[in-house]
Amino acid sequence: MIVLSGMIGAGKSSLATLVSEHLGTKAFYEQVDDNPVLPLFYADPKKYAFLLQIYFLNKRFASIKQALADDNNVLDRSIYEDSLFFHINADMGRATDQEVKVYDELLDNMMEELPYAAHKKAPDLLVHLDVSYDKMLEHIQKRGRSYELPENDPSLIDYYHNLLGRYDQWYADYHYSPKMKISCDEYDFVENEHDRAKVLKLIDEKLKERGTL
Ligand SMILES: Nc1ncnc2c1ncn2[C@@H]1O[C@H](COP(=O)(O)OP(=O)(O)OP(=O)(O)O)[C@@H](O)[C@H]1O
Ligand SMILES: Nc1nc(=O)c2ncn([C@H]3C[C@H](O)[C@@H](CO)O3)c2[nH]1
Repeated sequence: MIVLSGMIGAGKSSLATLVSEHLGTKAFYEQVDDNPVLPLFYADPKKYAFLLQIYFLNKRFASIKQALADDNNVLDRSIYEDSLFFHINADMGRATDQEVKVYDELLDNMMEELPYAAHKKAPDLLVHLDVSYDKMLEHIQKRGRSYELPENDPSLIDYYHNLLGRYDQWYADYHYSPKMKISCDEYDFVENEHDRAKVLKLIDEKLKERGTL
């Protein structure tokens, strides 16, 4: 299983499609447009942060179990980032200490079940998409989900800076599998064919090193 990570709008879903098509495997996407809790969360984060987190955790767990069924399936966000998102929201006063405790214990408990689900626990490779604030905003604006647009809710600027500011440390601390970073400011794998080929080649090389290609 290949897992992608990175900020909102970095390009994970786009790259998940490209990589899975390239390898002839399946992509598993985060549930967004048909997620009933996401718009509630953006409208009232304090009220819905915990519910959204449980929603994502449940869906992510189901996707991981399916993705582990064959080699080199691609997951468009890691379960490890869900926890990062929640802790940042908690630090912003959107979850109580008790909610954080329940979430952390539930996550630990669920992670212990993963090896039994498919005899292995960690992804084969993490591909992290690094993105600047400006580039991320460009993507968010291009996609146009109204609840993600800072012009509709200026408090999102702080939220996005908080998330982005914690990702470097999150990536440095990630130790569950081999990992690699791709800069979305340097490589435009959506619109530029040459960049796309280069990014796919970098991922192929890493998978060969790992022995899974
Ligand atoms: N390199 C790129 N060049 C141009 N547009 C891009 C690029 N990468 C992503 N986009 C566009 O930015 C938007 C967000 O991309 P995508 O949905 O793949 O991001 P994501 O990381 O999966 O986001 P989220 O975390 O919110 O699910 C889409 O409209 C996509 O077409
Ligand atoms: N609060 C919160 N916790 C998560 O674990 C999480 N994972 C994704 N998201 C939000 C970001 C995008 O708007 C949208 C698509 O990634 O969903 C999250 N929000």
